[in-house]
Amino acid sequence: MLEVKGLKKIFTSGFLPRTRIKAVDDVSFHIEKGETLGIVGESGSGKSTLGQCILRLIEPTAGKIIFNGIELTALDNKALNNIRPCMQMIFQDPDSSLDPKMTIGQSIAEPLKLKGNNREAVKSRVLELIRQVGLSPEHVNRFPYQLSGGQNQRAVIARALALKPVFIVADEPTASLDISVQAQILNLLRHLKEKYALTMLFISHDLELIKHMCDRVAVMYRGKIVETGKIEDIFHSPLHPYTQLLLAEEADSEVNVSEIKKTLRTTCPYYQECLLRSEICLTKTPELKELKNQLVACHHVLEKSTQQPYQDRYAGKTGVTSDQLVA
Ligand SMILES: Nc1ncnc2c1ncn2[C@@H]1O[C@H](COP(=O)(O)OP(=O)(O)OP(=O)(O)O)[C@@H](O)[C@H]1O
Repeated sequence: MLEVKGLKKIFTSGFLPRTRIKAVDDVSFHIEKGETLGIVGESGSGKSTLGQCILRLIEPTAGKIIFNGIELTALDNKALNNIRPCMQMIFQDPDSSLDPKMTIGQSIAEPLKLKGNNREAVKSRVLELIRQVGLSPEHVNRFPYQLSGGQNQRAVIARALALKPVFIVADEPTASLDISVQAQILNLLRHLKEKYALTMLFISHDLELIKHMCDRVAVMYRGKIVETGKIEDIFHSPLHPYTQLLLAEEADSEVNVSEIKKTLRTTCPYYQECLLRSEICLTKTPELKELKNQLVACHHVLEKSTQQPYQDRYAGKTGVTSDQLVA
């Protein structure tokens, strides 16, 4: 369904000196039809940029995106607009996704009208979508400020589904909602995904959400994928030291992984924080390679055949016992 090859996005800003930020750095992966791939990583690791590059809401600097056999990165705007209805994005904040001057019904109707549907067809489809996302007809004529955050996010989902997409990028779709509403929206997404056999890229910094929503996960660090594999494999036996630390952080909230020291750039993006680093990490960029059931980019993990279980390695650092981590 979707193949991403060597994707890069470099942002430049300022004058003399110009700053270059490698937000996405040579990322490759695929997503099968009907599958949900999670992208996890801390703030600034490039998750949102990756999601937006895939839909070409941001132009990638290099690389290829192939969707159902069509190379999106080679399309002009007209051809891209023809394909856009098949691919939709759900953003984190429903308030900035919905036009405050439009009613919920008008927002959901907008893509249908742009596609040339007549008035009656638009009206009945809007009502159908409203029902599918768990809103009621009385919400159609309300403005976003007259609904709760969760209801607005339901409306955003309804609009995203209006043109019957097959691929959805959901970028932290519950991050701005109350905890009590988050589960409802996640369950709605899961239900709709199954009902319409949607393929999904699900972006989150929260491993628990990724576990709940995804079939596979790719772990991003400083613009690169450092490890990818099935949910059960990554959660049971993470190979990359950064994945291990993320999981250890989940087990012990006192470890703050996001305290990243930002200065040193080396060949391995995780070098500065890594407990296992050595000479080779400074001289040779680790590439994603197959090990056990995962793909992992770490010289140490790949070169050492016998691994100390990650729980033991991190137990000292996090102050919890390996038994607690396994539990
Ligand atoms: N338009 C832009 N111009 C310059 N730099 C940008 C731009 N957008 C993002 N960046 C930078 O690119 C890097 C990746 O940002 P991105 O928003 O993709 O990360 P993220 O993992 O989604 O973070 P978060 O979880 O906080 O949303 C960051 O260093 C960010 O500051």
